[in-house]
Amino acid sequence: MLKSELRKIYKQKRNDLTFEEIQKLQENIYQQIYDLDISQIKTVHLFLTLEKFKEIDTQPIIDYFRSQNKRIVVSKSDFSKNTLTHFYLGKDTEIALNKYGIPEPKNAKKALEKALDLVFVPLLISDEKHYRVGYGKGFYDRFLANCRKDCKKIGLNFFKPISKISDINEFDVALDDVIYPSLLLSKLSFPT
Ligand SMILES: Nc1nc2c(c(=O)[nH]1)N(C=O)[C@@H](CNc1ccc(C(=O)N[C@@H](CCC(=O)O)C(=O)O)cc1)CN2
Ligand SMILES: Nc1ncnc2c1ncn2[C@@H]1O[C@H](COP(=O)(O)OP(=O)(O)OP(=O)(O)O)[C@@H](O)[C@H]1O
Repeated sequence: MLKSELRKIYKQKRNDLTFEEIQKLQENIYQQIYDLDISQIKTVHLFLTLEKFKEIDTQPIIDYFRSQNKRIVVSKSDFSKNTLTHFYLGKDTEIALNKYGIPEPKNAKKALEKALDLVFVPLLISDEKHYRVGYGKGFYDRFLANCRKDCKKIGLNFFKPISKISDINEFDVALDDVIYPSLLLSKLSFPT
């Protein structure tokens, strides 16, 4: 299927998730992250949750990496060039929402892409080769192209990868892996 079709379908699928479903799916994803071997990781990049699109809450992941004494990097978006600039997230870094509702750091120290050992990547859907579809502005393709070759790029998603995204182009960067819940929504049972 085409990126444009997939974008529409998976925006809708995510929007249809209930709060309780998201809680369960998130817990499963967090557990998989806590099981990663991060002994070689010093600096990790995370996206800050865009709540209006029901993205995974990355705060528990940030807290976890901080508790493991890792340096956290987050970005600011430039929507005129569709590029990201990066900043160390300190304990005292102030966060404010930009006009698209994306939380962004204020008054923080700049970070270089080459300093990143691990990047968690937001996405709508991925395929079996770990290519991804995002919101369609190419922010992450531009960003990931500047990361080191040995920087691990891991996608996070509530949905299982599809077999193939048909219109992959030369700018698309394949991820190293995608973490998605290892449980089926239909098998979820909720306490009454
Ligand atoms: N948390 C988070 N941060 C991120 C991303 C992401 O996927 N998640 N992005 C990943 O690349 C970039 C932001 N990409 C975005 C692209 C479009 C819209 C958005 O609000 N689109 C409107 C239409 C806006 C317009 O085109 O004028 C919409 O879809 O309704 C938001 C973020 C960089 N930061
Ligand atoms: N490194 C780059 N240089 C120039 N153009 C690029 C680059 N990377 C991506 N693009 C262009 O950006 C546009 C959006 O790309 P694409 O549809 O793959 O976005 P996406 O991965 O879904 O979105 P995002 O990365 O913002 O979540 C495409 O027209 C693509 O050709």
